[in-house]
Amino acid sequence: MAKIHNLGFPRIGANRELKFALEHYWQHGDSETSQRHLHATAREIRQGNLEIQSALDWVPVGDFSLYDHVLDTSFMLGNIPTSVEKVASEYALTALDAYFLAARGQTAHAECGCQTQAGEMTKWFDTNYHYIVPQVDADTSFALNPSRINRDINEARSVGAEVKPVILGPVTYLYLAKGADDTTKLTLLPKLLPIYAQLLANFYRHGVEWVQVDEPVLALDLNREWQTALQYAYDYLSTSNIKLLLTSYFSDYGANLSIVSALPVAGIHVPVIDSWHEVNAIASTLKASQVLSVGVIDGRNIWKARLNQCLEQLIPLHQQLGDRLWLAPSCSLLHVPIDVELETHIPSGLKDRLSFAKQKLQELVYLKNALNEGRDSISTELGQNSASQGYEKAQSNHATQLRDSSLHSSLFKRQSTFSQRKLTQASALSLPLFPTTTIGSYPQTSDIRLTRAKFKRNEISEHEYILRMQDEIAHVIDVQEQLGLDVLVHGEPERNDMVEYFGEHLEGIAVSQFAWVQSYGSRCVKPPIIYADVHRPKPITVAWSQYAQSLTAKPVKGMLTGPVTILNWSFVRDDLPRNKVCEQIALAIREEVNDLEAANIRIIQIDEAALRERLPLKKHEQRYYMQWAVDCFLLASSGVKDETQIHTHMCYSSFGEIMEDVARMDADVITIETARSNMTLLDVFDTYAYPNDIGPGVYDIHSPNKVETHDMLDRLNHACSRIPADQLWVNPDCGLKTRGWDEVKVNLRHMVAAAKKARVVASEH
Ligand SMILES: CN1c2c(nc(N)[nH]c2=O)NC[C@@H]1CNc1ccc(C(=O)N[C@@H](CCC(=O)N[C@@H](CCC(=O)N[C@@H](CCC(=O)O)C(=O)O)C(=O)O)C(=O)O)cc1
Ligand SMILES: N[C@@H](CCS)C(=O)O
Ligand SMILES: [Zn+2]
Repeated sequence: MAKIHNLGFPRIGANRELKFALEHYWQHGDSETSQRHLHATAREIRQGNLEIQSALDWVPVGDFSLYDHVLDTSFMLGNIPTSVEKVASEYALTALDAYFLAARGQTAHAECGCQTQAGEMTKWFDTNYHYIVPQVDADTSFALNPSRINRDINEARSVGAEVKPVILGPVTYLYLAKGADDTTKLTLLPKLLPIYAQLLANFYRHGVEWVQVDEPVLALDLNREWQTALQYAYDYLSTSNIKLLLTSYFSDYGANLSIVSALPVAGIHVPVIDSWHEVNAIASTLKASQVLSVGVIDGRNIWKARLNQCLEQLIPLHQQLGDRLWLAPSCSLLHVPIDVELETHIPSGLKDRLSFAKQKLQELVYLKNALNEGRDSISTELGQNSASQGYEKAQSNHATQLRDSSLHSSLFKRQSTFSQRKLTQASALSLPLFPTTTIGSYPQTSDIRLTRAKFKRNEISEHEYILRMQDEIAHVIDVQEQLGLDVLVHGEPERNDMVEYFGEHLEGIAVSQFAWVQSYGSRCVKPPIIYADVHRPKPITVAWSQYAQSLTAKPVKGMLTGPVTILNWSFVRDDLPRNKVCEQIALAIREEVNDLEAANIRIIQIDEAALRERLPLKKHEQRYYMQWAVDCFLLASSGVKDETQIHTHMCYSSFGEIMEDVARMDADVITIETARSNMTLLDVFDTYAYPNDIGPGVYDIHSPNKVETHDMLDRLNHACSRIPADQLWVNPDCGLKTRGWDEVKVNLRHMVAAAKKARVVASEH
């Protein structure tokens, strides 16, 4: 009898209950009620998740997190940053507040004045989820604290669930850690493994049979040292009485396959994606006692599974393995929304094709029933499933496809070289040395969001909505003028999100009402759904930019999201290669860029925050991706005159290996995130002379902390030591939409002051 299980479930709640409880707690942390409310909300979400997953043979526990599962792992292993421990003991913080201090650099008790640097946050592999990076050094020691996961086991048991604790494996934990080189990190493994052994012993005492150990580094190209570390780790842990199910996701095992097949674990999970060959390879070498978990349901996209095709592959496997065949989503369902049934505005033809977390688990039930009881037992469901495929073909817009196929190479190139353009732009714009700017968004206050919500509910007219947004734009322009910034922005008040907004205005893309996916902590996004050919029916941003520019003599940047980012932060149709979908979006953005230029917008920023994010995890696939991704950016951005300055922006990118591709984008100015990672991203400029202008972020916008002028000046000086001063811009790491006005004004005042001091120093040399 085949069995079904899940690797992890979204934790934000179907109505983002966790988000609201967290933000309430952070604002009112001094009140016991808000803490009780936070814990009660979290418990309700966990219980709801257990209920949704009740048809599974094994339910994941320990996957729930108040902020981030990697940070939870650090706390469970007793690896808490020294600065956090120090502040926590000085101010006698509760465990909960120490946890949020590590995550956000601040506790809920603002008046206690305790703060530290927020934990560094980075992308979870190739997803739009961000984790808090563990910090280690040669002296790091570990001590087990399993209270959180024990609580979750007990809770799940009390409702009769068959539990399977989920933990992040020791090798991935160290691999992702920062603060030490690989050799040092590997010397920590012998110290870490006894803690994992204690954890497994703790599970055994709780009567646990199976534990899911996530080692997603197995999706990467691993060198010999890390492969050996995996062998060493799992040899060590094999003496425990617990059965380990080893999982990896987001890509196949590739060159790690033979290592994985030989590990002494009780079960192996294979994320199917395109790797049925790996499923069959592992099945053929599986020991008689081992289980094979097949990640047959796509945990990264929202299309219904092709159940008949899955069964073709699964039936022979089931005949071979019987109850040693387990079925699962390819990865944790953290990366998809919870329930498509909540959606009332998605056209029914499209909605029929969609499957969110809840529906994906139902698909597992269908597959299990078909395997255990025969296909006929689900003949109705199979018929409905087949009927819902193929909608996208009917939706294709032939005209766009024709246009795609005739792209000429001249569309991918600016008219002149960067050095020529730089001269032309210098005389057109007359900017000082170290020009100051911001990344685009200004605080999205609850007033702005409420106004948008009212407009969507038809409670205010479009005319009133526009007037209110214009008021906000006027305010944002005024603040920037007062602060003395050089290149202004309109502040993006009219945008719910930098990607969803464009999804709302482009044809071929649908947006949802409730399909939230966690991005980090309490922050969520609703990725648009690209289901047909994309095109732009009319200008999207031009009127807002024109309005903002009409209020000031300083240049206001036009603000667009780039094609690669729109693609990477959306759910994408699977009947067309991603590069072709991206080209369609690039053509639409190109039209917008050209219209902005025609409306006298002299600087246009095309954000490519997610360019690096979907870089394939395997090195041999990266070149091809970068080639078409950069081409799409060029297609979107190259249609302008020399004097129009093109900016781009990227956040959380580690640029090391993609610097030449970034240079090939040929943006006149790129702003990047560097402050949150303590300027370590700038190391690449020691060995690579980036040719165009660049603004390394001088302060981290993810933390509510205020930053002093001298700290920003230090960072600017650090940048100056690596990059010629006349190439440098001064800006924050990223947009300011998540921040409050008080912090924004203080920090930007300090930023402008830092730039002015740097100008004085430069003029003295
Ligand atoms: C820059 N980043 C982005 C990423 N991905 C994106 N798709 N967008 C990004 O900007 N990835 C990397 C980084 C960091 N990630 C994020 C992700 C999300 C946020 C963020 O601030 N999200 C908001 C939600 C934004 C949104 O869509 N808001 C809507 C709906 C607002 C709402 O809840 N309205 C209420 C009513 C209003 C009220 O009472 O307040 C309702 O409808 O009930 C909107 O503005 O209209 C979040 O809050 O999570 C930041 C960085
Ligand atoms: N222009 C966007 C970029 C975020 S990555 C913003 O400022 O929010
Ligand atoms: Zn950004």
